[in-house]
Amino acid sequence: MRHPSRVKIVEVGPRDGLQNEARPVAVEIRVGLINRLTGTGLTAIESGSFVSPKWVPQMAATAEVMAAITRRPGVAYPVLTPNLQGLEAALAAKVEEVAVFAAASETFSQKNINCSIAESLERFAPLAARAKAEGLRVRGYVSCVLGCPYEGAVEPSAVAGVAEKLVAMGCYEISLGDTVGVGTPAKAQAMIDAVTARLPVEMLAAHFHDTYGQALANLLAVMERGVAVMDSSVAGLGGCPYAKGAAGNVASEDLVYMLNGMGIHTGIDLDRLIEAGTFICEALGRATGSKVARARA
Ligand SMILES: CC(C)(COP(=O)([O-])OP(=O)([O-])OC[C@H]1O[C@@H](n2cnc3c(N)ncnc32)[C@H](O)[C@@H]1OP(=O)([O-])[O-])[C@@H](O)C(=O)NCCC(=O)NCCSC(=O)C[C@@](C)(O)CC(=O)[O-]
Repeated sequence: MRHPSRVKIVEVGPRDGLQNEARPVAVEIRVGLINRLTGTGLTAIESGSFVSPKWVPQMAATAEVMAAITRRPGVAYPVLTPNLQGLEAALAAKVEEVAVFAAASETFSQKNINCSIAESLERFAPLAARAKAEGLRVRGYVSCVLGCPYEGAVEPSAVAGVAEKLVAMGCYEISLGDTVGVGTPAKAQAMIDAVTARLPVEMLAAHFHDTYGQALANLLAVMERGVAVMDSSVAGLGGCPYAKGAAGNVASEDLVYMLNGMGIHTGIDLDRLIEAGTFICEALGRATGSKVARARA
Protein backbone atom coordinates (compact mmCIF):
# COMPACT_ATOMS: atom_id res chain seq x y z
CA MET A 1 0.00 0.00 0.00
CA ARG A 2 1.34 3.45 -0.86
CA HIS A 3 1.00 6.36 1.53
CA PRO A 4 2.33 9.91 1.43
CA SER A 5 5.78 10.21 3.07
CA ARG A 6 4.68 13.32 4.98
CA VAL A 7 1.31 14.56 6.17
CA LYS A 8 0.31 18.11 7.06
CA ILE A 9 -2.03 18.33 10.02
CA VAL A 10 -4.40 21.27 10.32
CA GLU A 11 -5.34 21.62 13.98
CA VAL A 12 -8.96 22.71 14.25
CA GLY A 13 -9.57 22.30 17.99
CA PRO A 14 -9.60 26.03 18.88
CA ARG A 15 -12.37 26.54 16.31
CA ASP A 16 -14.23 23.32 15.51
CA GLY A 17 -13.62 22.03 19.02
CA LEU A 18 -14.52 25.08 21.09
CA GLN A 19 -17.45 26.20 18.90
CA ASN A 20 -19.36 23.24 20.26
CA GLU A 21 -18.94 23.97 23.96
CA ALA A 22 -22.16 24.60 25.86
CA ARG A 23 -20.81 28.00 26.93
CA PRO A 24 -18.22 30.29 25.37
CA VAL A 25 -14.72 29.53 26.60
CA ALA A 26 -12.81 32.48 28.12
CA VAL A 27 -10.47 34.33 25.78
CA GLU A 28 -7.41 33.59 27.91
CA ILE A 29 -8.10 29.88 27.71
CA ARG A 30 -8.55 30.01 23.94
CA VAL A 31 -5.29 31.95 23.72
CA GLY A 32 -3.51 29.57 26.09
CA LEU A 33 -4.59 26.63 23.94
CA ILE A 34 -3.48 28.22 20.66
CA ASN A 35 -0.11 29.26 22.13
CA ARG A 36 0.49 25.75 23.44
CA LEU A 37 -0.44 24.28 20.07
CA THR A 38 2.00 26.72 18.42
CA GLY A 39 4.76 25.10 20.45
CA THR A 40 4.07 21.60 19.09
CA GLY A 41 5.41 22.02 15.57
CA LEU A 42 1.98 22.36 13.96
CA THR A 43 2.03 24.66 10.92
CA ALA A 44 -1.70 25.39 10.75
CA ILE A 45 -3.97 26.13 13.70
CA GLU A 46 -7.53 27.19 12.92
CA SER A 47 -8.09 29.74 15.62
CA GLY A 48 -11.67 31.01 15.46
CA SER A 49 -14.58 32.20 13.33
CA PHE A 50 -15.86 35.60 12.31
CA VAL A 51 -19.48 34.40 12.12
CA SER A 52 -22.65 35.84 13.55
CA PRO A 53 -22.47 35.76 17.38
CA LYS A 54 -26.20 35.04 17.37
CA TRP A 55 -25.55 31.83 15.49
CA VAL A 56 -22.37 30.69 17.24
CA PRO A 57 -21.80 32.69 20.44
CA GLN A 58 -18.84 30.47 21.32
CA MET A 59 -16.75 32.18 18.62
CA ALA A 60 -17.85 35.73 19.47
CA ALA A 61 -14.54 36.93 20.89
CA THR A 62 -12.37 35.77 18.00
CA ALA A 63 -11.00 39.29 17.41
CA GLU A 64 -9.71 39.40 21.01
CA VAL A 65 -8.21 35.94 20.61
CA MET A 66 -6.41 36.87 17.40
CA ALA A 67 -5.04 40.03 19.03
CA ALA A 68 -3.70 38.13 22.04
CA ILE A 69 -2.07 35.02 20.58
CA THR A 70 1.66 34.86 19.93
CA ARG A 71 1.99 34.15 16.23
CA ARG A 72 5.01 32.18 15.15
CA PRO A 73 6.40 32.78 11.66
CA GLY A 74 5.67 29.79 9.47
CA VAL A 75 2.47 28.93 11.33
CA ALA A 76 -0.89 29.82 9.76
CA TYR A 77 -3.78 30.84 12.04
CA PRO A 78 -6.83 30.64 9.71
CA VAL A 79 -10.34 31.70 10.70
CA LEU A 80 -13.75 30.93 9.24
CA THR A 81 -15.52 33.71 7.33
CA PRO A 82 -19.06 33.10 6.04
CA ASN A 83 -19.49 36.45 4.27
CA LEU A 84 -17.88 39.82 3.51
CA GLN A 85 -18.71 41.06 7.00
CA GLY A 86 -16.65 38.21 8.40
CA LEU A 87 -13.84 38.91 5.97
CA GLU A 88 -13.69 42.56 7.06
CA ALA A 89 -13.33 41.42 10.67
CA ALA A 90 -10.65 38.94 9.62
CA LEU A 91 -8.72 41.65 7.78
CA ALA A 92 -8.93 43.92 10.81
CA ALA A 93 -7.55 41.04 12.89
CA LYS A 94 -4.64 40.75 10.44
CA VAL A 95 -5.16 37.11 9.59
CA GLU A 96 -3.24 35.59 6.70
CA GLU A 97 -5.76 32.93 5.81
CA VAL A 98 -9.54 32.59 5.83
CA ALA A 99 -11.84 29.65 5.18
CA VAL A 100 -15.23 29.67 3.51
CA PHE A 101 -17.58 26.81 4.26
CA ALA A 102 -20.08 25.29 1.89
CA ALA A 103 -21.95 21.99 2.03
CA ALA A 104 -22.84 19.15 -0.30
CA SER A 105 -26.32 18.97 1.27
CA GLU A 106 -28.99 21.65 0.76
CA THR A 107 -30.61 21.20 4.15
CA PHE A 108 -27.33 21.42 6.01
CA SER A 109 -26.43 24.56 4.07
CA GLN A 110 -29.72 26.18 5.15
CA LYS A 111 -29.32 25.13 8.79
CA ASN A 112 -25.67 26.15 9.01
CA ILE A 113 -25.46 29.38 7.03
CA ASN A 114 -29.08 30.18 6.24
CA CYS A 115 -28.85 29.94 2.46
CA SER A 116 -28.82 27.42 -0.36
CA ILE A 117 -25.59 25.92 -1.70
CA ALA A 118 -25.82 28.09 -4.83
CA GLU A 119 -26.41 31.23 -2.75
CA SER A 120 -23.46 30.37 -0.53
CA LEU A 121 -21.18 30.03 -3.54
CA GLU A 122 -22.41 33.37 -4.87
CA ARG A 123 -21.62 34.89 -1.48
CA PHE A 124 -18.16 33.31 -1.29
CA ALA A 125 -16.98 34.39 -4.76
CA PRO A 126 -16.57 38.12 -3.97
CA LEU A 127 -15.22 37.20 -0.52
CA ALA A 128 -12.53 34.99 -2.08
CA ALA A 129 -11.70 37.63 -4.69
CA ARG A 130 -11.31 40.35 -2.07
CA ALA A 131 -9.34 38.11 0.27
CA LYS A 132 -6.94 37.19 -2.51
CA ALA A 133 -6.60 40.83 -3.56
CA GLU A 134 -5.56 41.54 0.06
CA GLY A 135 -2.95 38.77 -0.16
CA LEU A 136 -4.84 36.24 1.99
CA ARG A 137 -5.02 32.53 1.27
CA VAL A 138 -8.51 31.08 1.05
CA ARG A 139 -9.37 27.55 2.09
CA GLY A 140 -12.70 25.97 1.22
CA TYR A 141 -14.70 23.48 3.24
CA VAL A 142 -17.35 21.13 1.96
CA SER A 143 -19.53 19.70 4.74
CA CYS A 144 -21.55 16.48 4.71
CA VAL A 145 -19.26 14.72 2.24
CA LEU A 146 -20.13 11.27 3.59
CA GLY A 147 -23.64 11.93 4.84
CA CYS A 148 -25.96 14.64 6.11
CA PRO A 149 -27.68 14.78 9.52
CA TYR A 150 -30.90 15.89 7.77
CA GLU A 151 -30.83 14.22 4.34
CA GLY A 152 -28.86 11.02 4.95
CA ALA A 153 -26.80 9.79 2.01
CA VAL A 154 -24.91 12.35 -0.09
CA GLU A 155 -23.78 11.65 -3.63
CA PRO A 156 -19.99 11.84 -4.20
CA SER A 157 -20.70 13.75 -7.42
CA ALA A 158 -22.43 16.49 -5.35
CA VAL A 159 -19.28 16.81 -3.23
CA ALA A 160 -17.08 16.99 -6.32
CA GLY A 161 -19.29 19.68 -7.88
CA VAL A 162 -19.10 22.00 -4.86
CA ALA A 163 -15.36 21.37 -4.40
CA GLU A 164 -14.70 22.24 -8.03
CA LYS A 165 -16.63 25.52 -7.73
CA LEU A 166 -14.69 26.50 -4.60
CA VAL A 167 -11.42 25.92 -6.43
CA ALA A 168 -12.68 27.91 -9.42
CA MET A 169 -13.23 30.92 -7.13
CA GLY A 170 -9.69 30.69 -5.80
CA CYS A 171 -9.55 28.29 -2.85
CA TYR A 172 -6.08 26.74 -2.65
CA GLU A 173 -7.28 23.70 -0.72
CA ILE A 174 -10.58 21.95 -0.15
CA SER A 175 -11.23 20.34 3.21
CA LEU A 176 -13.75 17.54 2.84
CA GLY A 177 -15.84 17.29 6.00
CA ASP A 178 -17.52 14.15 7.28
CA THR A 179 -19.50 16.47 9.52
CA VAL A 180 -21.46 13.76 11.31
CA GLY A 181 -18.73 11.12 11.26
CA VAL A 182 -20.88 8.47 9.60
CA GLY A 183 -18.47 7.49 6.83
CA THR A 184 -16.67 4.19 6.42
CA PRO A 185 -13.40 3.55 4.52
CA ALA A 186 -14.79 2.34 1.17
CA LYS A 187 -17.25 5.25 1.06
CA ALA A 188 -14.49 7.69 1.91
CA GLN A 189 -12.37 6.32 -0.95
CA ALA A 190 -15.31 6.49 -3.39
CA MET A 191 -15.89 10.12 -2.41
CA ILE A 192 -12.19 10.95 -2.92
CA ASP A 193 -12.25 9.15 -6.30
CA ALA A 194 -15.19 11.33 -7.39
CA VAL A 195 -13.40 14.51 -6.32
CA THR A 196 -10.01 13.55 -7.79
CA ALA A 197 -11.73 12.93 -11.13
CA ARG A 198 -12.05 16.74 -11.20
CA LEU A 199 -9.32 18.10 -8.92
CA PRO A 200 -5.73 17.14 -8.09
CA VAL A 201 -5.42 15.15 -4.87
CA GLU A 202 -2.77 17.66 -3.67
CA MET A 203 -5.59 20.21 -3.26
CA LEU A 204 -7.59 18.01 -0.89
CA ALA A 205 -7.72 17.71 2.87
CA ALA A 206 -9.73 15.24 4.95
CA HIS A 207 -11.76 16.57 7.88
CA PHE A 208 -13.31 13.57 9.57
CA HIS A 209 -15.37 13.52 12.74
CA ASP A 210 -15.24 10.42 14.90
CA THR A 211 -18.87 9.93 15.92
CA TYR A 212 -18.93 6.27 14.86
CA GLY A 213 -15.26 5.60 15.67
CA GLN A 214 -14.32 5.45 11.99
CA ALA A 215 -12.21 8.57 11.59
CA LEU A 216 -8.71 7.01 11.78
CA ALA A 217 -9.73 4.15 9.50
CA ASN A 218 -11.23 6.63 7.03
CA LEU A 219 -8.08 8.77 7.12
CA LEU A 220 -5.93 5.73 6.41
CA ALA A 221 -8.24 4.85 3.52
CA VAL A 222 -7.96 8.29 1.93
CA MET A 223 -4.20 8.35 2.50
CA GLU A 224 -4.11 5.33 0.22
CA ARG A 225 -5.62 7.61 -2.41
CA GLY A 226 -2.86 10.16 -1.80
CA VAL A 227 -4.56 12.64 0.53
CA ALA A 228 -1.76 14.21 2.59
CA VAL A 229 -3.52 16.99 4.53
CA MET A 230 -5.67 16.11 7.51
CA ASP A 231 -7.70 18.18 9.94
CA SER A 232 -7.82 17.03 13.54
CA SER A 233 -8.72 18.37 16.93
CA VAL A 234 -6.60 18.17 20.06
CA ALA A 235 -8.21 15.93 22.70
CA GLY A 236 -10.86 15.10 20.08
CA LEU A 237 -12.74 18.27 21.04
CA GLY A 238 -15.79 19.38 19.24
CA GLY A 239 -18.61 18.75 16.86
CA CYS A 240 -20.81 21.06 14.86
CA PRO A 241 -23.61 23.15 16.43
CA TYR A 242 -25.74 22.39 13.34
CA ALA A 243 -25.11 18.63 13.34
CA LYS A 244 -26.68 17.45 16.60
CA GLY A 245 -24.96 14.47 18.20
CA ALA A 246 -21.85 14.70 16.03
CA ALA A 247 -18.66 13.97 17.96
CA GLY A 248 -15.41 15.89 17.64
CA ASN A 249 -12.83 15.49 14.94
CA VAL A 250 -10.35 12.68 15.10
CA ALA A 251 -8.06 13.45 18.05
CA SER A 252 -4.81 15.08 16.91
CA GLU A 253 -2.81 12.97 19.38
CA ASP A 254 -4.25 9.72 17.96
CA LEU A 255 -3.56 10.81 14.39
CA VAL A 256 0.04 11.81 15.16
CA TYR A 257 0.60 8.52 17.01
CA MET A 258 -0.66 6.53 14.01
CA LEU A 259 1.44 8.52 11.53
CA ASN A 260 4.54 8.26 13.75
CA GLY A 261 4.05 4.50 13.86
CA MET A 262 3.91 4.40 10.07
CA GLY A 263 7.10 6.46 9.75
CA ILE A 264 5.16 9.33 8.18
CA HIS A 265 6.60 12.75 8.95
CA THR A 266 4.36 15.42 10.54
CA GLY A 267 6.91 17.61 12.34
CA ILE A 268 4.72 17.50 15.46
CA ASP A 269 5.95 16.72 18.97
CA LEU A 270 3.46 14.24 20.39
CA ASP A 271 4.34 14.95 24.04
CA ARG A 272 3.73 18.68 23.60
CA LEU A 273 0.49 17.95 21.81
CA ILE A 274 -0.64 15.80 24.72
CA GLU A 275 0.27 18.67 27.09
CA ALA A 276 -1.87 21.07 25.04
CA GLY A 277 -4.73 18.56 25.26
CA THR A 278 -4.29 18.23 29.02
CA PHE A 279 -4.39 22.03 29.36
CA ILE A 280 -7.70 22.40 27.55
CA CYS A 281 -9.31 19.36 29.19
CA GLU A 282 -8.40 20.67 32.64
CA ALA A 283 -9.73 24.12 31.71
CA LEU A 284 -13.01 22.60 30.49
CA GLY A 285 -13.16 20.12 33.36
CA ARG A 286 -13.50 17.08 31.19
CA ALA A 287 -11.76 13.88 30.17
CA THR A 288 -9.77 13.82 26.96
CA GLY A 289 -11.28 12.26 23.85
CA SER A 290 -7.84 11.06 22.78
CA LYS A 291 -7.12 7.38 23.43
CA VAL A 292 -3.37 8.04 23.13
CA ALA A 293 -3.51 10.81 25.75
CA ARG A 294 -5.47 8.50 28.04
CA ALA A 295 -2.98 5.68 27.56
CA ARG A 296 -0.07 8.02 28.33
CA ALA A 297 -1.69 9.59 31.40
C1 LIG B 1 -23.81 33.08 7.62
C2 LIG B 1 -24.71 33.77 8.65
C3 LIG B 1 -24.07 35.07 9.12
C4 LIG B 1 -26.03 34.06 7.97
O1 LIG B 1 -26.98 34.45 8.93
P1 LIG B 1 -28.17 35.44 8.56
O2 LIG B 1 -29.00 35.58 9.80
O3 LIG B 1 -28.81 34.95 7.31
O4 LIG B 1 -27.29 36.75 8.25
P2 LIG B 1 -27.66 38.25 7.96
O5 LIG B 1 -26.69 38.70 6.93
O6 LIG B 1 -29.13 38.39 7.72
O7 LIG B 1 -27.28 38.96 9.34
C5 LIG B 1 -28.01 38.73 10.54
C6 LIG B 1 -27.26 39.32 11.70
O8 LIG B 1 -25.98 38.66 11.85
C7 LIG B 1 -24.94 39.63 11.75
N1 LIG B 1 -23.82 39.03 10.99
C8 LIG B 1 -23.87 38.55 9.75
N2 LIG B 1 -22.66 38.09 9.40
C9 LIG B 1 -21.84 38.32 10.44
C10 LIG B 1 -20.46 38.06 10.66
N3 LIG B 1 -19.69 37.47 9.74
N4 LIG B 1 -19.93 38.41 11.85
C11 LIG B 1 -20.70 38.99 12.80
N5 LIG B 1 -22.03 39.25 12.65
C12 LIG B 1 -22.57 38.92 11.47
C13 LIG B 1 -25.53 40.81 11.00
O9 LIG B 1 -24.83 41.98 11.30
C14 LIG B 1 -26.95 40.81 11.53
O10 LIG B 1 -26.92 41.37 12.83
P3 LIG B 1 -28.20 42.17 13.40
O11 LIG B 1 -28.45 43.26 12.39
O12 LIG B 1 -29.31 41.17 13.47
O13 LIG B 1 -27.73 42.63 14.76
C15 LIG B 1 -24.96 32.85 9.87
O14 LIG B 1 -25.73 31.77 9.43
C16 LIG B 1 -23.70 32.34 10.50
O15 LIG B 1 -22.93 33.11 11.07
N6 LIG B 1 -23.47 31.00 10.45
C17 LIG B 1 -22.26 30.43 10.96
C18 LIG B 1 -22.51 29.01 11.34
C19 LIG B 1 -21.23 28.37 11.84
O16 LIG B 1 -20.29 29.03 12.20
N7 LIG B 1 -21.24 27.02 11.87
C20 LIG B 1 -20.14 26.26 12.34
C21 LIG B 1 -19.00 26.26 11.40
S1 LIG B 1 -19.20 25.16 10.02
C22 LIG B 1 -18.67 23.64 10.61
O17 LIG B 1 -18.48 23.49 11.76
C23 LIG B 1 -18.38 22.56 9.62
C24 LIG B 1 -16.89 22.40 9.31
C25 LIG B 1 -16.33 23.67 8.66
O18 LIG B 1 -16.15 22.20 10.49
C26 LIG B 1 -16.65 21.23 8.36
C27 LIG B 1 -17.41 19.97 8.73
O19 LIG B 1 -17.13 19.33 9.76
O20 LIG B 1 -18.31 19.64 7.97
